[in-house]
Amino acid sequence: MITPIQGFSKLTKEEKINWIAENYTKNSEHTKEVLKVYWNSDTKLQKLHDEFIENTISNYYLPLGIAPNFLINNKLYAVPMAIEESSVVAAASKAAKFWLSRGGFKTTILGTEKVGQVHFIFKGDAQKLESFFNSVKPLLISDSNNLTTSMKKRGGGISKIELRNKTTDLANYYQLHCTFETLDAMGANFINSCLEQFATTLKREALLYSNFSDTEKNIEVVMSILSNYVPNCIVRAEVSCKVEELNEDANIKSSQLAEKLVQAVTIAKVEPYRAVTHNKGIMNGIDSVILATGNDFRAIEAGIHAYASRNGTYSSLTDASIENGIFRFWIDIPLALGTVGGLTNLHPLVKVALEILQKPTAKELMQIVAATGLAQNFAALRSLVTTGIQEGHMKMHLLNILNQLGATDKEKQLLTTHFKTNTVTHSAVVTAYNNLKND
Ligand SMILES: CC(C)(COP(=O)([O-])OP(=O)([O-])OC[C@H]1O[C@@H](n2cnc3c(N)ncnc32)[C@H](O)[C@@H]1OP(=O)([O-])[O-])[C@@H](O)C(=O)NCCC(=O)NCCSC(=O)C[C@@](C)(O)CC(=O)[O-]
Ligand SMILES: NC(=O)C1=CN([C@@H]2O[C@H](COP(=O)(O)OP(=O)(O)OC[C@H]3O[C@@H](n4cnc5c(N)ncnc54)[C@H](O)[C@@H]3O)[C@@H](O)[C@H]2O)C=CC1
Repeated sequence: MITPIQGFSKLTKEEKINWIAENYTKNSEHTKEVLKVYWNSDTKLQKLHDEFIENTISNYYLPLGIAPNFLINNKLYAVPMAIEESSVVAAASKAAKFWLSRGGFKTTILGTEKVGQVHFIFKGDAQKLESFFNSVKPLLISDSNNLTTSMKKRGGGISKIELRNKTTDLANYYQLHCTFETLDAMGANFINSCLEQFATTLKREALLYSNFSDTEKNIEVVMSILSNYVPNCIVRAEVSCKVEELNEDANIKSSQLAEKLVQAVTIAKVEPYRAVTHNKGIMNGIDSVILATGNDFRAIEAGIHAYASRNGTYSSLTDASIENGIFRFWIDIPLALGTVGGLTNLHPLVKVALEILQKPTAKELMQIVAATGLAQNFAALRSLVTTGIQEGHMKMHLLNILNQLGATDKEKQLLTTHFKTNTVTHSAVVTAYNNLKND
C-alpha cells in the first residue's frame, strides 16, 4: 500500500526518483532509466533546468519547429514553435507562404495596458471611503517609488489607480483597480509588488484617518494580485487580398472559397461548440510561440478565453469579410507578453528562439504571436472548407502512427511513399503495415 510521505521536498533528486519509481510504477528500474535518459549530459545545464521548478525529476521535451516565410509589416520572420501536435507547424508554414505573395500580415498594437487589483472589504460609508481614497492616492504612488523608479525611467510604471465600489456584486467589497505600463516585461512580479505596497499603505492610512469610525478604520485586504484579463493590451493582425487571389485550391472557385471562409467564421461567432474548436486552432499557433519564447501560456490562455466571452457568449476570436471584391481576415487578441524577465533570459533555447525572431520587443512579439494565430486559423479553415481536416492532418500524423507500430526506417520510407497516393487513416496504416510485414 502507498503511504503519504513527509518531507518529500527535502529529499535529494535521486531519492525523489527512487521513491516515486518504487511506489508508483511497476518496473522501477525501467522508470528510473527513462527519467535519466532525458537528463542533459551537461550537468550545469541540467541544474539550471532542475532549478526552474520544484521537485524536479527529469526534463519533459517538446519538439521545437520553425514556420518560415512570415511576412509581418514587411519584415520577414521565421517563427519558432514548441508543440507536440503534428500538422500545426506545417499548417502555419503553408499559410505564411500563401500570404507571402499576397502582401503578408499587417499588425497593429491597439493597447498595452496591464491590470492589477487590491481586493478589500470595507464596512462603512462609501462616500467617506471615496474621500479617504482621494486623500491617500498620492501616498499610494509615493510609497511605491522604490519599486517603480527603474520602470519609470524606461517610460513605464503605474498608469492609474481607481477605487471601485463592487458592493452590488458582494456586500462590502471594494477594489483598487490599477493599470500599469510594463514595457518589455509581462509584468506579473512588478505589478504584484506594487499592489502589495498599495495594500500596506491603504491599511496603514485607514487606521490614521480621523473621519473613519473604528469599524471603518479596519479595512480588510483580501488579496492583491494582477489580473490576467487584459482587454486593453491588444494587438490586431490581418491579411487581405482580392477574392480572385484565393486561387490555389483545386476543386473550388476563389469566390466560393472566400464565401465559405466567411461562413465558417460566422458560424464560430454564433455557435459556442464550434467557437471553442475554432479558437483551439488559433491557440495551436499562439501557444506554441508563447512556449518557444518562454512566456506564461496559462496566463495567455486564461486571458484570451475570457476575451472570447466578453459579450456574454463564447465566440470566435477571428473575423472575416468580403467587401468590394476584397477578402479580409483578422484577429484582435489580448496578449500580455514579455521579452525580458521570467524565463526569457534564462532558458538557452528561449534565448535562441528570441534571437531567431531578431530579439523582438514585447510589442513586436505580440504582433508575431497574433499573426501566427491568424495563420493557423486560416490554414485550418481552408482545409475544413475544402478537403476536410483529416487529409492534411493525417498526412502529417502518419509518422506518429508508424512509430507507435514500431516501424523501422525502411518500413517508414516504404509506407510514406505508399501513402502519397492513398488516404491516411489509422486502420489503413495498420493494414498497410501488417501487409508489409507479411510480404
Ligand atoms: C497539413 C497541410 C499543411 C498539408 O498541406 P499540403 O497542401 O498537402 O502541403 P504541400 O505538401 O503542398 O506543401 C505546401 C506547404 O505547406 C507546408 N508544409 C507541408 N508539409 C509540410 C511538412 N511536412 N513540414 C513542414 N511544412 C510543410 C510548407 O510550407 C509547404 O511549402 P514548402 O515548405 O514545400 O515550400 C495542410 O493540409 C493544412 O494546412 N492543414 C491544416 C492542418 C491543421 O490545421 N492542423 C492543426 C491540427 S488540427 C486542429 O487541432 C485544429 C482544428 C482543425 O480542429 C481547428 C478548427 O477546427 O478550426
Ligand atoms: N498570474 C500570473 O500571471 C502570474 C505570473 N507570474 C510569473 O511572473 C513572471 C513574469 O513576471 P515579470 O514581472 O514580467 O518578470 P520579472 O520578475 O523577471 O521582472 C522583469 C523585470 O525586468 C526589468 N526590465 C529590464 N528591462 C526592461 C524593459 N525593457 N521593460 C520592462 N522591464 C524591464 C524590470 O525591472 C522588470 O520588473 C512569469 O514567469 C510569470 O509566469 C507570477 C505571478 C502570477
